[in-house]
Amino acid sequence: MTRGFYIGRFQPYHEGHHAMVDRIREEIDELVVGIGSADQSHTVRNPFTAGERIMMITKALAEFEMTTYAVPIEDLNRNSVWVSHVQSMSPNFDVAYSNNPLVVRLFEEAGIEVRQSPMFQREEFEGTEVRTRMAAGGDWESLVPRTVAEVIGEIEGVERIQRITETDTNGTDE
Ligand SMILES: Nc1ncnc2c1ncn2[C@@H]1O[C@H](COP(=O)(O)OP(=O)(O)OP(=O)(O)O)[C@@H](O)[C@H]1O
Ligand SMILES: NC(=O)c1ccc[n+]([C@@H]2O[C@H](COP(=O)(O)O)[C@@H](O)[C@H]2O)c1
Repeated sequence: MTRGFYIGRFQPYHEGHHAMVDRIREEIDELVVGIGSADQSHTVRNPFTAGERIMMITKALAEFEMTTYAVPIEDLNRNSVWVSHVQSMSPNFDVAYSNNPLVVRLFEEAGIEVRQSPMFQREEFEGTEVRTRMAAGGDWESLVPRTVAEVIGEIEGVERIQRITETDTNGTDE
Protein backbone atom coordinates (compact mmCIF):
# COMPACT_ATOMS: atom_id res chain seq x y z
CA MET A 1 0.00 0.00 0.00
CA THR A 2 1.47 3.32 -1.05
CA ARG A 3 0.02 6.64 0.08
CA GLY A 4 1.01 9.85 -1.70
CA PHE A 5 0.86 13.48 -0.56
CA TYR A 6 0.24 16.30 -3.06
CA ILE A 7 0.51 19.87 -1.73
CA GLY A 8 -0.68 23.04 -3.43
CA ARG A 9 -2.68 26.20 -2.81
CA PHE A 10 -5.38 25.18 -5.34
CA GLN A 11 -6.67 28.73 -5.87
CA PRO A 12 -8.64 27.27 -7.60
CA TYR A 13 -8.14 23.52 -8.32
CA HIS A 14 -7.68 23.44 -12.13
CA GLU A 15 -7.17 21.01 -15.04
CA GLY A 16 -3.36 21.06 -14.57
CA HIS A 17 -3.79 19.77 -10.99
CA HIS A 18 -6.34 17.24 -12.22
CA ALA A 19 -3.98 15.95 -14.93
CA MET A 20 -1.24 15.62 -12.32
CA VAL A 21 -3.50 13.58 -10.00
CA ASP A 22 -4.61 11.44 -12.96
CA ARG A 23 -0.98 10.65 -13.69
CA ILE A 24 0.24 10.05 -10.13
CA ARG A 25 -2.70 7.80 -9.23
CA GLU A 26 -1.02 5.09 -11.34
CA GLU A 27 1.78 5.02 -8.74
CA ILE A 28 -0.21 5.09 -5.50
CA ASP A 29 -3.18 3.49 -3.74
CA GLU A 30 -4.32 6.47 -1.68
CA LEU A 31 -3.75 10.22 -1.96
CA VAL A 32 -3.64 13.00 0.60
CA VAL A 33 -4.21 16.43 -0.96
CA GLY A 34 -2.64 19.08 1.27
CA ILE A 35 -4.43 22.43 0.94
CA GLY A 36 -1.59 24.89 1.53
CA SER A 37 -1.99 28.43 2.87
CA ALA A 38 -5.23 27.17 4.45
CA ASP A 39 -5.40 30.28 6.64
CA GLN A 40 -5.46 32.56 3.61
CA SER A 41 -8.58 33.72 1.73
CA HIS A 42 -10.22 36.79 0.24
CA THR A 43 -7.04 38.16 -1.38
CA VAL A 44 -6.11 38.42 -5.05
CA ARG A 45 -3.64 35.54 -4.82
CA ASN A 46 -5.68 33.42 -2.38
CA PRO A 47 -9.37 34.19 -2.93
CA PHE A 48 -10.93 30.92 -1.70
CA THR A 49 -11.20 29.60 1.85
CA ALA A 50 -9.87 26.19 2.89
CA GLY A 51 -13.46 24.93 3.13
CA GLU A 52 -14.27 26.08 -0.41
CA ARG A 53 -11.12 24.38 -1.72
CA ILE A 54 -12.08 21.17 0.12
CA MET A 55 -15.38 21.22 -1.78
CA MET A 56 -13.65 21.74 -5.16
CA ILE A 57 -11.11 18.96 -4.55
CA THR A 58 -13.54 16.45 -3.02
CA LYS A 59 -16.01 16.81 -5.90
CA ALA A 60 -13.35 16.78 -8.64
CA LEU A 61 -11.59 13.70 -7.24
CA ALA A 62 -14.84 11.74 -6.91
CA GLU A 63 -14.40 10.60 -10.53
CA PHE A 64 -11.19 8.73 -9.61
CA GLU A 65 -11.67 5.41 -7.86
CA MET A 66 -9.15 6.07 -5.12
CA THR A 67 -9.35 6.91 -1.44
CA THR A 68 -8.43 10.59 -1.05
CA TYR A 69 -8.15 12.88 1.96
CA ALA A 70 -8.18 16.70 1.67
CA VAL A 71 -6.23 18.19 4.60
CA PRO A 72 -5.92 21.95 5.25
CA ILE A 73 -2.35 23.05 6.09
CA GLU A 74 -1.86 26.55 7.51
CA ASP A 75 1.30 28.49 6.67
CA LEU A 76 4.07 28.82 9.28
CA ASN A 77 6.70 31.54 9.28
CA ARG A 78 9.36 28.89 9.81
CA ASN A 79 10.46 26.73 6.91
CA SER A 80 12.69 24.54 9.10
CA VAL A 81 9.71 22.99 10.90
CA TRP A 82 7.16 23.10 8.07
CA VAL A 83 7.54 19.39 7.13
CA SER A 84 6.88 18.35 10.76
CA HIS A 85 3.83 20.63 10.73
CA VAL A 86 2.59 18.94 7.53
CA GLN A 87 3.15 15.49 9.03
CA SER A 88 1.24 16.45 12.17
CA MET A 89 -1.83 17.36 10.07
CA SER A 90 -1.79 14.54 7.49
CA PRO A 91 -2.33 10.80 7.40
CA ASN A 92 1.11 9.13 7.07
CA PHE A 93 2.45 9.15 3.51
CA ASP A 94 5.28 7.40 1.63
CA VAL A 95 5.99 9.87 -1.16
CA ALA A 96 5.35 13.59 -1.73
CA TYR A 97 4.48 15.19 -5.07
CA SER A 98 5.34 18.82 -5.85
CA ASN A 99 6.90 20.98 -8.54
CA ASN A 100 7.57 23.83 -6.09
CA PRO A 101 11.37 24.11 -5.54
CA LEU A 102 11.11 25.16 -1.86
CA VAL A 103 8.69 22.35 -1.08
CA VAL A 104 10.91 19.81 -2.87
CA ARG A 105 13.94 20.98 -0.89
CA LEU A 106 12.20 20.92 2.50
CA PHE A 107 10.84 17.38 1.99
CA GLU A 108 14.18 16.08 0.67
CA GLU A 109 16.08 17.58 3.61
CA ALA A 110 13.62 15.76 5.90
CA GLY A 111 14.46 12.47 4.13
CA ILE A 112 11.11 12.14 2.34
CA GLU A 113 11.03 10.98 -1.29
CA VAL A 114 9.66 13.68 -3.61
CA ARG A 115 8.50 13.11 -7.17
CA GLN A 116 7.99 15.91 -9.66
CA SER A 117 5.72 15.81 -12.70
CA PRO A 118 5.78 17.47 -16.10
CA MET A 119 3.69 20.65 -16.39
CA PHE A 120 0.50 20.12 -18.39
CA GLN A 121 -0.46 22.97 -20.77
CA ARG A 122 1.08 25.43 -18.35
CA GLU A 123 0.35 28.47 -20.57
CA GLU A 124 -3.32 28.17 -19.53
CA PHE A 125 -3.52 25.56 -16.74
CA GLU A 126 -2.22 27.97 -14.11
CA GLY A 127 -4.06 29.38 -11.08
CA THR A 128 -2.95 32.93 -11.88
CA GLU A 129 -4.39 32.65 -15.41
CA VAL A 130 -7.71 31.28 -14.12
CA ARG A 131 -8.04 34.13 -11.59
CA THR A 132 -7.07 36.74 -14.19
CA ARG A 133 -9.79 35.49 -16.54
CA MET A 134 -12.36 35.48 -13.70
CA ALA A 135 -11.50 39.08 -12.83
CA ALA A 136 -11.75 40.13 -16.49
CA GLY A 137 -14.96 38.23 -17.25
CA GLY A 138 -13.17 35.83 -19.64
CA ASP A 139 -13.57 32.08 -20.26
CA TRP A 140 -12.22 30.43 -17.11
CA GLU A 141 -14.67 27.48 -17.03
CA SER A 142 -12.71 25.58 -19.69
CA LEU A 143 -9.62 25.60 -17.40
CA VAL A 144 -11.23 23.78 -14.44
CA PRO A 145 -13.15 20.50 -14.02
CA ARG A 146 -16.93 20.94 -14.43
CA THR A 147 -17.49 20.08 -10.75
CA VAL A 148 -15.12 22.90 -9.72
CA ALA A 149 -16.95 25.40 -11.95
CA GLU A 150 -20.18 24.37 -10.18
CA VAL A 151 -18.66 24.99 -6.73
CA ILE A 152 -17.35 28.40 -7.84
CA GLY A 153 -20.86 29.20 -9.09
CA GLU A 154 -22.42 28.11 -5.78
CA ILE A 155 -20.08 30.27 -3.69
CA GLU A 156 -20.28 33.23 -6.12
CA GLY A 157 -16.51 33.07 -6.51
CA VAL A 158 -16.26 35.19 -9.64
CA GLU A 159 -18.13 38.05 -8.00
CA ARG A 160 -15.78 37.81 -5.00
CA ILE A 161 -12.67 37.94 -7.18
CA GLN A 162 -14.00 40.91 -9.13
CA ARG A 163 -14.73 42.76 -5.89
CA ILE A 164 -11.34 41.90 -4.35
CA THR A 165 -9.50 42.93 -7.49
CA GLU A 166 -11.13 46.35 -7.36
CA THR A 167 -10.33 46.96 -3.68
CA ASP A 168 -7.45 44.76 -2.49
CA THR A 169 -4.08 46.40 -1.97
CA ASN A 170 -2.57 43.48 -0.05
CA GLY A 171 -2.58 40.76 -2.67
CA THR A 172 -1.44 42.62 -5.77
CA ASP A 173 1.81 40.69 -6.10
CA GLU A 174 0.92 39.14 -9.46
N1 LIG B 1 -0.44 22.78 -15.34
C1 LIG B 1 0.16 22.08 -14.36
N2 LIG B 1 0.68 20.86 -14.61
C2 LIG B 1 1.31 20.16 -13.63
N3 LIG B 1 1.46 20.59 -12.37
C3 LIG B 1 0.96 21.79 -12.07
C4 LIG B 1 0.27 22.59 -13.03
N4 LIG B 1 -0.11 23.74 -12.43
C5 LIG B 1 0.32 23.66 -11.16
N5 LIG B 1 0.98 22.50 -10.93
C6 LIG B 1 1.64 22.07 -9.70
O1 LIG B 1 0.68 21.80 -8.72
C7 LIG B 1 1.16 22.22 -7.43
C8 LIG B 1 0.19 23.19 -6.80
O2 LIG B 1 0.11 24.31 -7.65
P1 LIG B 1 -0.59 25.68 -7.27
O3 LIG B 1 -1.79 25.38 -6.44
O4 LIG B 1 0.39 26.66 -6.77
O5 LIG B 1 -1.10 26.10 -8.74
P2 LIG B 1 -0.54 27.17 -9.75
O6 LIG B 1 -1.28 26.95 -11.01
O7 LIG B 1 0.97 27.10 -9.82
O8 LIG B 1 -1.07 28.47 -9.04
P3 LIG B 1 -0.71 30.03 -8.96
O9 LIG B 1 -0.63 30.53 -10.38
O10 LIG B 1 -1.85 30.53 -8.19
O11 LIG B 1 0.60 30.14 -8.21
C9 LIG B 1 2.56 22.82 -7.66
O12 LIG B 1 3.53 21.82 -7.42
C10 LIG B 1 2.50 23.20 -9.11
O13 LIG B 1 3.78 23.24 -9.71
N1 LIG C 1 6.96 27.86 5.96
C1 LIG C 1 5.81 27.61 5.38
O1 LIG C 1 4.76 27.92 5.87
C2 LIG C 1 5.80 26.92 4.05
C3 LIG C 1 6.93 26.37 3.47
C4 LIG C 1 6.79 25.73 2.24
C5 LIG C 1 5.55 25.67 1.62
N2 LIG C 1 4.48 26.24 2.22
C6 LIG C 1 3.15 26.21 1.57
O2 LIG C 1 2.99 25.06 0.79
C7 LIG C 1 2.16 25.37 -0.32
C8 LIG C 1 2.89 25.00 -1.57
O3 LIG C 1 1.99 25.06 -2.60
P1 LIG C 1 2.33 25.65 -4.05
O4 LIG C 1 3.21 24.65 -4.71
O5 LIG C 1 0.98 25.73 -4.64
O6 LIG C 1 2.99 26.99 -3.82
C9 LIG C 1 1.83 26.87 -0.22
O7 LIG C 1 0.58 27.01 0.40
C10 LIG C 1 2.95 27.40 0.66
O8 LIG C 1 2.58 28.56 1.40
C11 LIG C 1 4.57 26.84 3.41
